[in-house]
Amino acid sequence: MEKNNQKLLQIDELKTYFYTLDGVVRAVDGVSLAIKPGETLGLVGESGSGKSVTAHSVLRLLPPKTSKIVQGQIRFRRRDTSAEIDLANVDPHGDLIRSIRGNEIAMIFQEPMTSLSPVFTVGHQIIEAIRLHQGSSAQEARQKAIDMLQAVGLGMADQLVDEYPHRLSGGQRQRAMIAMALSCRPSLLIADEPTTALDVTVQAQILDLMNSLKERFNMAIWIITHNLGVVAEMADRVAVMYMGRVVESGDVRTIFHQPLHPYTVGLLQSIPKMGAQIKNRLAPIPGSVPDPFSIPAGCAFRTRCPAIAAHCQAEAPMLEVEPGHYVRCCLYA
Ligand SMILES: Nc1ncnc2c1ncn2[C@@H]1O[C@H](COP(=O)(O)OP(=O)(O)OP(=O)(O)O)[C@@H](O)[C@H]1O
Repeated sequence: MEKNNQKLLQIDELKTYFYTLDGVVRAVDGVSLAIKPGETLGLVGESGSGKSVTAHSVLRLLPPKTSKIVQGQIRFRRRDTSAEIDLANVDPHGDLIRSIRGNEIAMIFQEPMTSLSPVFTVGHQIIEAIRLHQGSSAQEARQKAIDMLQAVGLGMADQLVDEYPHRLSGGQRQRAMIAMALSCRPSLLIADEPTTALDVTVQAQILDLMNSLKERFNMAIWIITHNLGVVAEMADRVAVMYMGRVVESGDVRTIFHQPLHPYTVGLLQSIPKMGAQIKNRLAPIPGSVPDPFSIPAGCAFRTRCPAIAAHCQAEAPMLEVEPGHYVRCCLYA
């Protein structure tokens, strides 16, 4: 993979496994990806491909007793000092990760109530985050919280600051969660299916909001989704994941217009197209995702691949087929 000191986050050959009663789940099995300051990376793939576990590995949010980062590096550049640290090697309960999580790297989720507590006002929660990480006085933190609620497009922010989350609509709650996430000015926002639960109009508003906040606060966004429409709307670069690995990555135009991996091609063919005949509209990828306890040897996609060949039984390396366009497929090896 490309090596460059200017990366904000660089994950190299990360392996994160779960140890269950039924066996080992190799949820993340050699993932490499990088995010530059200020860019948006879209990470796509079917359910169970390991997208969320990759993000949770970065923030060290995994269950300590049943999971382990068994290999790899997660290098992150600190906001104030530009020093690089390896998050794969920090104490998951220590002060260092706490000073990064929710501060330099913030995360938003599909369901806002994952981060908003129902028992405190919206303002109280944002103020606490600001005071914890920035050491502001109560008065300053309250004003910053109001400013942030305004910045995410919530009207009457000075009243809303004292409301409980259940008094807000779904779209307002999503905005409040974004306000909380951005209140400490993170250099990286991880958004895990941030709009999946919202109706299409609100979804578009939230994506627009994230795009404008990214410019305003000069942060990078890592958006995790199975919705390629969201990726087309948001991402500068795209990484496609299948069974715990990145199988293709490149800039968004290349991935949409010249996909190389048969899995990426299949994902793109499964998006409804405007104006296409109904009967030709959707071409779902045949077969189903393999059982996580029995991932095929060699290329994990070979059991579903239309281009299957004998040499797919061997593992394909990740190759840079043109500058910045990487693919892990025997067809190109
Ligand atoms: N706590 C856990 N214990 C055991 N296995 C887990 C745990 N969390 C996730 N997994 C497994 O890890 C694999 C990757 O899951 P992950 O949630 O990262 O997928 P995903 O690509 O984010 O999917 P989705 O889009 O559905 O969220 C799956 O096989 C999942 O069952």
